[in-house]
Amino acid sequence: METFGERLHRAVAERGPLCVGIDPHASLLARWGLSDDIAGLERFARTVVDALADRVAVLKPQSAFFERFGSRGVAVLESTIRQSREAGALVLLDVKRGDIGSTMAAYADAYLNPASTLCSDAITVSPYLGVGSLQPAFDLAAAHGGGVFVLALTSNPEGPAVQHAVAGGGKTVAQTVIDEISQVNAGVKPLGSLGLVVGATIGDTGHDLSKVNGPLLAPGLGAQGGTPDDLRAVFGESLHNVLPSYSREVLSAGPEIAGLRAATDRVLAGVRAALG
Ligand SMILES: O=c1ccn([C@@H]2O[C@H](COP(=O)(O)O)[C@@H](O)[C@H]2O)c(=O)[nH]1
Repeated sequence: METFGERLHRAVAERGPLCVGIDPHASLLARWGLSDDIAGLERFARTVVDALADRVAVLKPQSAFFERFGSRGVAVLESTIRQSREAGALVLLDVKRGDIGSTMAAYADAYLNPASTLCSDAITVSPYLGVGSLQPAFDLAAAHGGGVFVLALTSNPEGPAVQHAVAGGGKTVAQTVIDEISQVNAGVKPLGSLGLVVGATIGDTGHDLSKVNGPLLAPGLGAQGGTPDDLRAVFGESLHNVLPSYSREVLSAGPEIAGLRAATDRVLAGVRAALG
């Protein structure tokens, strides 16, 4: 069985280093001339999948915008995940779960067990109950060739108050998370299956990402103000493992498929130039 790290490495080699988020904000539904209801949600998500799932390496549905519509929204999320994967994109479900281990095991079952209708190639998780509490997700991901992206240095301005705090041992909370994930990925080729989320907006924080040996998801580009030129300051020598992620910057170019594709080509060219 191919690991997530292997599958991602191949997808990026074939399609380029880009993740596009599927974030059906109410404002985007309005901008696309769609109603803020289940029909609008379904149309929006289907259009993005039709436009991009056969060409971008990773699609990242943001679960919140689907959950907003209750069980019918979750049904649309299920079909979005399935259609995206069928068309060849890897699906990173941005769901940011995190809980005590026994509950985490149930979340892992929901999102990383192939028997689940929400099963994705990878998910985002929050480490604030301790990285060890995420072990059930790491285990299930490893068993089925899935991936897990752990929040480390998030793109929002509120993040540093928690993430830069110095923990026991004199390291920051973020560096503790980074180091624990680095240990699991150590020596794996071509890339470990545990990733980190590190915002493109954070600048040079002095955190050491050099030993992560896993994918570094970089949200915060475009609508949050981050640019490809910011990536070098944030990631330094780890640029080769960065997976830049755009949502609104691309989505606001819809609803025409040609517009979405042109915006994707534009941001991909920009990040390719920056990543070298
Ligand atoms: O640190 C983080 C972690 C996750 N996100 C998510 O990424 C997208 C960003 O959307 P844009 O429209 O490109 O700003 C969104 O789903 C966030 O929840 C993040 O922004 N920062």
